Amino acid sequence: MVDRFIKAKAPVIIFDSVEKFYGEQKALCDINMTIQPGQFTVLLGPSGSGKSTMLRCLGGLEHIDSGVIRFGDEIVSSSKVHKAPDRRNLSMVFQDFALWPHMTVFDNVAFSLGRTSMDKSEAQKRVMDLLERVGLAHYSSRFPSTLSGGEQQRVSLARALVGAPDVILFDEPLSSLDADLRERLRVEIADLTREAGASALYITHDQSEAFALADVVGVLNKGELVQVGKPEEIYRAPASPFIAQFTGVAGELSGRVTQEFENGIYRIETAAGILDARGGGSDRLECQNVTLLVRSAPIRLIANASGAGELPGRVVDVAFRGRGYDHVIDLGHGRRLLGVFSEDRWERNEIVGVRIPPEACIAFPLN
Ligand SMILES: Nc1ncnc2c1ncn2[C@@H]1O[C@H](COP(=O)(O)OP(=O)(O)OP(=O)(O)O)[C@@H](O)[C@H]1O
Repeated sequence: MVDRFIKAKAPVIIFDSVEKFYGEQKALCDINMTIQPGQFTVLLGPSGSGKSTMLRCLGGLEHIDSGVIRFGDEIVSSSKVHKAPDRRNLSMVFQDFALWPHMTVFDNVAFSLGRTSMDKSEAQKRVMDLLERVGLAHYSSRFPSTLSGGEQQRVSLARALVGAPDVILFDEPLSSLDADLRERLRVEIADLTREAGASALYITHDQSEAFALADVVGVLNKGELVQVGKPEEIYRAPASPFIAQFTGVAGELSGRVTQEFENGIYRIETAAGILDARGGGSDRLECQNVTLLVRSAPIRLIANASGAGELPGRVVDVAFRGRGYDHVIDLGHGRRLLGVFSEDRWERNEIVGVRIPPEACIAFPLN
C-alpha cells in the first residue's frame, strides 16, 4: 500500500510579500504566509478574491511581480526567478478532473511517472496500489468517459499522489460533485494526502468544506490575505465583519455598548434585547454603536426569554436535518436568525426564548 511511498518531509513553503498583477489589476496584495511541511492549508474566499491566482503562483503556472516564494531555502518564484512547474515536485487536482480522454485509467495515473527512473514493474505496482487505495483498481482499463464524476476525481487523486509529490494543489476539486459524494471524497482527500505526508494547498469558496479539511485556513478578500488561523480560531475570533459573514453567521443585529466587563465581554443594548458579546478585531470598544454578528452553533432555544442574553422570538421556519431541526427565528424589528439548531422541533409561529451566549456574539464597531 501507499506506506511505501511516504516521503521525506516536504519543505516549508513561504510566501513573502508576494504581489501579482494582471495588467493594471492587482490580483494579490502583499501576501505573507507560511505552509508547514505536511500541513493542509485551505484558501477560502469569494469569487475573484485571488484564490486561484495564489494557487497558480505556488504551482509556477503564473509568474509573480514582486516578493518571493520559497520552498525551504530555495527561491522558486520572484520577479527574477521562476522555477518551472514540473521542477517544483508538486501535483494538481482540478475541478474538471483534467484526465486524458484517450488514455485508460491506468495510463492516466501512470503518465505522471513517465519521467521518473523507476523500473516498469515497480511503476506498475505503484499505479495499481494507488488505484486500489482509491477503490478503482477494477476500472484500470476503462476510459475516463465511462466513469462517474466522483470516480474520475478519484483517478485524479491517484494521479496526483503517484509521484509522491511534496505538495498537492487542489483547485475546488469537489465543486462539480453532488453533496453526498462531496462529503465522502473530502474525507478520502484528507486521508490520502495526510497519509502521503504531502503539504496541501486547497482552494474553495465553501466555508464548511474549508473548516472540515483544514489544519490552517487563509481567508482572502480582494487579493488580500485577511486572516490566517486554525478553523476554530477563525470561527471564534474572526478579524473583521467580512470574515465573520463569509464564515457563516445566523444573523446580524445593531446595538450600542453600555458596559464593559473585566473578561473582555461587552454588554450591548439592541432593539431586540440585551446581549453580551466579545469584541471583534483588535481595538477595544468604547460606548459606541456596534454591529453584532451572531454565530449559530452556541444558540439554544428555550421556552421563555428572561433577562440579558435571552431574546424573545417567533419561529418562522423549521427544517428537519436528521440529527435535529434548523429553525429560522424572527426577533422582531425585521431581524432574523437563520440555522438555529435544536434537537427538538419548535413549531412555526411558536413564541420561544433564544439564548445567545457571549461566545455566539461578536461586536464590531459600526463605521
Ligand atoms: N488571466 C487573467 N487575466 C486578467 N485578470 C485575471 C486573470 N485571472 C484572474 N484575474 C483577475 O484576478 C482576480 C483574482 O482572480 P482569481 O481567479 O484568482 O480569483 P478566485 O478567488 O480564484 O475566484 P473564483 O473563485 O471565481 O475562481 C479577479 O479579479 C480576476 O478577474
